[in-house]
Amino acid sequence: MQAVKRILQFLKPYKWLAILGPLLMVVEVTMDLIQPTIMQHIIDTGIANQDHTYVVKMGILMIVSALVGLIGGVGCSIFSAKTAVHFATDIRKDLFDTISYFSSSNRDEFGTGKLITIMTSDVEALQRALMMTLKIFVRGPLLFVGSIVIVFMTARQLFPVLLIVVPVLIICIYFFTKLSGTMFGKVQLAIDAVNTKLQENLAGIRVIKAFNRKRHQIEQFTDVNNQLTKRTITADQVVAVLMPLTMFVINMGIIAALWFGAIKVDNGTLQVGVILAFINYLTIIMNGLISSSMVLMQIARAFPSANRVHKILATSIDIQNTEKPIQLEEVRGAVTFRNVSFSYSKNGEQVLKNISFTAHPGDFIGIIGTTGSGKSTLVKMIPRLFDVDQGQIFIDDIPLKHYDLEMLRENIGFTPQKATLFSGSIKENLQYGNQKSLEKDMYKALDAASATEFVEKLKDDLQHNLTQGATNLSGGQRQRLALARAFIRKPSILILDDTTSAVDSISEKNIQQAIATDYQNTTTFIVASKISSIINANKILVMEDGAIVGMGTHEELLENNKVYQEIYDTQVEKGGVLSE
Ligand SMILES: Nc1ncnc2c1ncn2[C@@H]1O[C@H](COP(=O)(O)OP(=O)(O)OP(=O)(O)O)[C@@H](O)[C@H]1O
Repeated sequence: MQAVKRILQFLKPYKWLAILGPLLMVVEVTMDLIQPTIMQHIIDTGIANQDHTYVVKMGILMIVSALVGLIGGVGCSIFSAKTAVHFATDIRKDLFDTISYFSSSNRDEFGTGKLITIMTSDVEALQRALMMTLKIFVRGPLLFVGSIVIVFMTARQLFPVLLIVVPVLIICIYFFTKLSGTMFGKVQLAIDAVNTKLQENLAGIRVIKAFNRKRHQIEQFTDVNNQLTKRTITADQVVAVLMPLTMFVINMGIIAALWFGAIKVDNGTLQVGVILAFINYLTIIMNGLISSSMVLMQIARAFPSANRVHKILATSIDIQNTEKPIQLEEVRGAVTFRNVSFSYSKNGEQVLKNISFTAHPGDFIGIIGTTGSGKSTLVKMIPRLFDVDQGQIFIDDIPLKHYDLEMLRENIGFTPQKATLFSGSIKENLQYGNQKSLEKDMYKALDAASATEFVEKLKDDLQHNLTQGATNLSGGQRQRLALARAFIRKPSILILDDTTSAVDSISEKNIQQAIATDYQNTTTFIVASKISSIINANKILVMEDGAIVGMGTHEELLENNKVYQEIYDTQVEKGGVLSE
């Protein structure tokens, strides 16, 4: 219920539109309801007494009421659609804002596929439910109640037929609405599965091709797709049975009305027009009941969606500013880790174990170690992509958590292991690093990242457009641009997480040279798999199984650290270190 309350808050700015829509629907329904009565009068008074003037008068009244009904109906549709669309747009915007502030663990908790499904299909379900509620929810019950009242007032002789037909209709509709609610709930879950599979496949299309797993993926997708088809057909069948069944009940009602009506007309106690009006009202009652049940079904389907949307909106962001965050003019870049431990899941295995080291401003810190030893995790702690579980991290002797997050990250140039670029021009991607940067700054950063040559070769230079995921660049080109984006920030702390793995060794040397000269006051952390990338570091951290097992310069470690020696020996054997 809390979720529904929260979601309904989004309706507040459009409350007048949301009131106007159903009000106009009342106009349409009123006009619909008086039509059969006008017709009854035309037959029983106008035609029966051969009164042409009366017939024409009533005919005009019928046309006018139909036109007024039309205006009401169109107005209701316009206002309801407007309300529902704005309502959904605002929810999507709030969801996007919330997700933008998500920490990495917040995002991992939901998973990308689910987040996309919630932002699209769940919001759409809410939009549809609101639209139908505004348009039809008023119409259905009004038609139903209005018709019953009119029949009671004008065709009381046939009212007993209603007393049998209406309860039977209500039972049928109740049963089918409940059943289809369950069915459509299952359809929504199947849509989730299809979306997740689709998203996974699109993101990993190259891997799928490279591993020749197309057929396997197609089989998996076919499975979830067939499941969706099966569930949708079953749900649609339930809805499809409802209509003929209610028509059957109505037809039985019509037969009964004609039967008893004919007897009463014969007795002279009933007029023919009353029977015709009664039949019309019977159909209206059925329509009213069916459309109300359709809305109820949509609302029932929207409840789980409201819960899922609310779950995102109510997520407490686990990495936030403290109450009075510190803003500094300048960060010098001294980084200290003091007994830092961390695990990704609360009770899971520790990925960082009791990490302690100090980096002075301008230091070059190299980090090397076995796969999965925690190197990336360690550097992710510095811009607070994750928060430590135990111990503390300091920058310029101030605890990390005391800094204003935005200010902290503005002073850090971070290049993650996977060079993520955005669709748009190269220029826009570089401006991501520094909004205010001029073209000369961009070329300087590109120079430092050994990227100028390839960018200048492109037809549009800085305006060259990158596709989604920058798939129109090579892996090495992507890495260089990601590096340039970090350089352009002119950060106090630079973090490169294995970002030169796809860069040739000459370019890598140039990049190292540029860092040493242009960024000599910047504290630089380089995570590397090759010793050659960090051989000149002031301090190298050797990691194994989440712990620092060696710390020192290249020469010191070669002399006294077994793990480092092993890495060195393996790379020398392969010619990796000697060739540099
Ligand atoms: N988002 C995450 N959620 C849960 N576990 C994670 C997550 N990221 C990494 N891990 C786990 O944490 C451990 C350390 O990972 P990390 O990426 O820090 O290692 P690494 O030393 O950088 O590895 P590599 O050299 O292969 O890049 C691994 O066991 C990994 O499975």
